[in-house]
Amino acid sequence: MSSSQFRSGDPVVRARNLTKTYGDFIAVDGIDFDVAAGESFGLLGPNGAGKSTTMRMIGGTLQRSGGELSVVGLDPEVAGPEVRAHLGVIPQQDNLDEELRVDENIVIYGRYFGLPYSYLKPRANELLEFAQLTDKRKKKISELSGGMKRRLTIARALINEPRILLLDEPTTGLDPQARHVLWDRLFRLKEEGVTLLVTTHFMDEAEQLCDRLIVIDKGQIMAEGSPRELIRTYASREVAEVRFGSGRSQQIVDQLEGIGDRQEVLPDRILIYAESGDAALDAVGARGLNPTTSLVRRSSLEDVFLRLTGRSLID
Ligand SMILES: Nc1ncnc2c1ncn2[C@@H]1O[C@H](COP(=O)(O)OP(=O)(O)OP(=O)(O)O)[C@@H](O)[C@H]1O
Repeated sequence: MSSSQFRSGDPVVRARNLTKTYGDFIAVDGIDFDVAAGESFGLLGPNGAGKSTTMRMIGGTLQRSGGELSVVGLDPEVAGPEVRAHLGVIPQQDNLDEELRVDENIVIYGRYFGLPYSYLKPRANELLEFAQLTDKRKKKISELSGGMKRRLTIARALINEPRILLLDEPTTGLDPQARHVLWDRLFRLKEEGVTLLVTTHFMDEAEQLCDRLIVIDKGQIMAEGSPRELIRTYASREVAEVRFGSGRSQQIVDQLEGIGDRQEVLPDRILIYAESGDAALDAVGARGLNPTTSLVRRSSLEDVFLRLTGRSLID
């Protein structure tokens, strides 16, 4: 299919039985998904789940071993340059040119796309403004914080006005404030109609950023839906977390039986899933049990992942 046959409303990314093997090892195990134009789509899974591998196949920098993949109606392996013209790629590690100043990083990158200086100079200024780096324009890369480097990497990837951004673990290594600034910039792009594909192992990032996501583990899709749908399907509304210190025993686990909808016994605490966490704690107290610590919180995508795999997202 050529891009001229690509119709709006068609998925901008379409994967069918997408597979990547390294020798006998299956990194991506026959996954299917569609990403709609303007959507913010997430790949949520722990380290090694196959997220980056999937992104690199979409970006056309890694050959697939099997299945079908189309990006804006084109096969990235057949029409690499045409596909890449639609994409802004933000890799897991910033790969800024340390030899160049902040503004030069954007302009020189634009030259790779054959864009003229008359376009690049004003566009670089716009992008520096967008990335809140105008006052850092003449700084060396080594003088930027981690959050600033990430914003510059994103600004640089926007030079050719891509309609799709591939973001691999965009906020790993950033402090909470820097993450929020970055999320804010990504929301703005989404408002402008840019399609976002985001890999993350942070459940709060997936909840904040993604309209829809796939939960991946060991190269396979475990579940698909909006964060709210997934939480509704796989967890109850609230969770009571109780800790019993070093004295916890099977006897305590047995005594808790039947409280809430479901329970997860973790090495350091017991999670009680219930419509009301406070009511669950009352029930614990009514059975004569006194946890060392307890808290009630809303269920999250971390709970969804735990339910689906029996493991935590972050090991
Ligand atoms: N070139 C390679 N040769 C062999 N195995 C590889 C290669 N690249 C990746 N893998 C393996 O494929 C699996 C998926 O890796 P991938 O980088 O896609 O995971 P991920 O979900 O992105 O996790 P992370 O966030 O840690 O990068 C891992 O087990 C990884 O060790």
